Amino acid sequence: MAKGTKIDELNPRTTKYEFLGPPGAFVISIVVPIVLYALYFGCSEASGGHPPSLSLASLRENVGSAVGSVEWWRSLWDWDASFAYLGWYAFCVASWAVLPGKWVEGTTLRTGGKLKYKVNALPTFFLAISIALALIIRGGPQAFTFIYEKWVGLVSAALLMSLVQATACYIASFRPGALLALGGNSGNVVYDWFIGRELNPGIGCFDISTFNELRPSMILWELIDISMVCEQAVRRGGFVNVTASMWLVLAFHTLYVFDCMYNESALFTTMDVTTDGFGFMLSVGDLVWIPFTFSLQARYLAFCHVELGALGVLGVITVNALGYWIFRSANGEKNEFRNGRNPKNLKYMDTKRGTKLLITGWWGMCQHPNYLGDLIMSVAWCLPTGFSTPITYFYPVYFTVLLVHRQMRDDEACAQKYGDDWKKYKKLVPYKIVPGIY
Ligand SMILES: NC(=O)C1=CN([C@@H]2O[C@H](COP(=O)(O)OP(=O)(O)OC[C@H]3O[C@@H](n4cnc5c(N)ncnc54)[C@H](OP(=O)(O)O)[C@@H]3O)[C@@H](O)[C@H]2O)C=CC1
Ligand SMILES: CC(C)=CCC[C@@H](C)[C@H]1CC=C2C3=C(CC[C@@]21C)[C@@]1(C)CC[C@H](O)C(C)(C)[C@@H]1CC3
Repeated sequence: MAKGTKIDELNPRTTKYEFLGPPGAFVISIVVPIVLYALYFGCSEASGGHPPSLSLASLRENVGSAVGSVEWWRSLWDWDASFAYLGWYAFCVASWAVLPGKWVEGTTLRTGGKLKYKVNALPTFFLAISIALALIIRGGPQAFTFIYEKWVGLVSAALLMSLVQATACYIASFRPGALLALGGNSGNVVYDWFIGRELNPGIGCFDISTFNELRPSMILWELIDISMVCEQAVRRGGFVNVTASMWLVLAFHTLYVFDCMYNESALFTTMDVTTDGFGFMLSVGDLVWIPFTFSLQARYLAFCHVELGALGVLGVITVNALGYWIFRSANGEKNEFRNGRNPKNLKYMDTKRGTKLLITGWWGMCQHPNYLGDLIMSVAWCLPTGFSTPITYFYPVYFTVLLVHRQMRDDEACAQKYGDDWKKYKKLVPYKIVPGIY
């Protein structure tokens, strides 16, 4: 911290709301848990994967009768699932503490300091998968169908964990010396609790935000997928009878999670870490939204056994390969460039800020080519579920909304960072995500 700068000078009041301010934060905080349960009850074996019709009579019969009964509410909580989730979270923390990993510096904070992060998500991923596979090899697929069976209870446990963490971090942010997020210090309790008041909450060198964003979230997503494969294997008499559609969804998700673990350091420069506080948006996003909505296609295929055929398999693999190629090469170009390397001799523009902006290659085609690749992959993940229900296409719909909103937030951030140079860049690269379209 610059000499004489008081922490309060570094924590100015938030003057600008996002997400439609306190009302928006309140509504999202209520709607997200409702959507989480709705995606289960609307896409379950009982419903055959089909959402109930939205007619008033149907909603009154299907939803009203359930929500009105005490038994239904009791069914949302399961002590076995809660202890299992607590054990899972403890496993992630213990792995972070015990498994080897290099310490990497994050970006420079307003205090002038830098946080250090332990990079060992990949070993944690391998350890978790190894334990799951050992259980399956020892006990067969039925040894790992627990997650399928206890789904609702696990969602409730993860939801409670996200509420506890968001509230604990909010309360802790009032301690002296806490560095607050520039957008999370509005003074409105609901808004600051949702968006995150403290920038990088942690306990000692344990950073809660980056830990949650990769380990209990993305790796649990992978374990859920494996449990869905096991459930289908039990129903179909063994892994040899598991459908190609299920194997493809598992493979695509595994590639994405592995990529994220392998490129763990890329997380430390994202807006979620450098700008956003850790509040309910990120706690529920990390702990509940990622594992339990990103695995929707696998859960559907556990009870709806979609046969793709050779052409279908080829087509789906092609779409995912295209998406991953764009996603990986675009992120790779920027990450290399930001680390001082330019092996493709890409053209760039200098800026008053000092950091250069690529104007050829993927980042000369649009402002977020990585988003385009991610979106194409999100569609590829749904195609194996076929077209008999729209609900398994929830992810690309949600994801489009998230990434367009994220592009708008990043556009504002870059306008702040680069001033007129950002306007100049946008004249050179006018399209945001889809070249020629948006
Ligand atoms: N699966 C999911 O739910 C989600 C996935 N993602 C994925 O995470 C990845 C990262 O996305 P995100 O965190 O939004 O950040 P981005 O990777 O899009 O990076 C945006 C930052 O990159 C820098 N930048 C912008 N333009 C250029 C340029 N022309 N040349 C060099 N640097 C540039 C700027 O930062 P600066 O100049 O300060 O370095 C800008 O703030 C993406 O692949 C996205 O798809 C993201 C959110 C959710
Ligand atoms: C509906 C709701 C509660 C939304 C919250 C948003 C979160 C789900 C997303 C905000 C930013 C995210 C990132 C990833 C996953 C989704 C969330 C948490 C991410 C971990 C996915 C993998 C990427 O490689 C990434 C590490 C760059 C990325 C970081 C941002």
